[in-house]
Amino acid sequence: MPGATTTLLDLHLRKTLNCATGPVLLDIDLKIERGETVAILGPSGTGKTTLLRMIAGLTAPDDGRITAFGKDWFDKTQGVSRPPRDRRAGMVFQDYALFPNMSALGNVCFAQRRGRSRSHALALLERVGLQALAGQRPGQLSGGQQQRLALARALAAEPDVLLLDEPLSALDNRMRAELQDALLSMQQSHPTTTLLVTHDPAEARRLAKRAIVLEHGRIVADGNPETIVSAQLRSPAPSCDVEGFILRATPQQDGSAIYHIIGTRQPGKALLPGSRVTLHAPPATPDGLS
Ligand SMILES: Nc1ncnc2c1ncn2[C@@H]1O[C@H](COP(=O)(O)OP(=O)(O)OP(=O)(O)O)[C@@H](O)[C@H]1O
Repeated sequence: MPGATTTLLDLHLRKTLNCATGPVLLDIDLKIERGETVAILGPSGTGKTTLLRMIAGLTAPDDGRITAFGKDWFDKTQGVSRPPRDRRAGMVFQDYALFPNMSALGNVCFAQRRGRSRSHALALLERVGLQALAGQRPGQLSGGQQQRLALARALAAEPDVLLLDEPLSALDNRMRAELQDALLSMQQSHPTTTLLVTHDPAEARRLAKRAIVLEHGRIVADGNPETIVSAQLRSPAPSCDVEGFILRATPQQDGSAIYHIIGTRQPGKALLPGSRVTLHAPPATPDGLS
């Protein structure tokens, strides 16, 4: 349509966050195009979840405006704040927020648009590998299964904007790769504007064509995920030797690995995504034990 805007979301948002270190102003100006998938990267506690919650209408901004499809979802000066149900934004939370007394199928059916059939809901469960567990309640599912159910439920509502807050974090590698495939193929067949919070650079590169990095409440980088992740890895973020025990090593698709470490010594420096660390194996003892 001539003159039609391709901008789906136009965000100008301010909110003072009560962080452990004191108040931090979350100050976001961002335009997102229709059908775009944007990965949101950044250190813990920098406002990524709060940004998604403000778009969904679950957290009130202190000031600013959210325009979607040219309509105001929020406008502080005009006193406009549409409730979450009127925003057509589907959100997958870190804590899943499933209905505990409904079966997996019930959760998906409840979220579906009027007129959608039970078999449509079953097809969604199949897409996330849960068809055999359709009759189970969330409490009977593992964390990863609940995460997949939360994703199916968000998709069932056929939202205009999909807000994913680390939606694949509780999954093992194989399931994570499968769901990434499913998300990619869904994006190809039904492009849905998506904001994806992730701590996994490989996931950002795989699922998104654009990434933003939030630091101290502000967007400090915006562009191609490949370029942004490489720049982060090259940046002089705090580096230090790490001392402790590796609890878990999770190989990543790009050949790297995520290490979960306990008892680390971080002399005066906070580790951030992009930090360089040096792991030293302790010297072997004379009897070969370490
Ligand atoms: N409604 C609110 N009002 C004020 N501060 C808030 C509000 N909600 C969250 N915060 C604070 O904002 C900070 C950022 O939280 P948020 O969950 O958005 O960060 P995050 O970047 O998503 O972190 P993580 O990567 O660990 O999930 C936290 O210190 C939190 O306590």
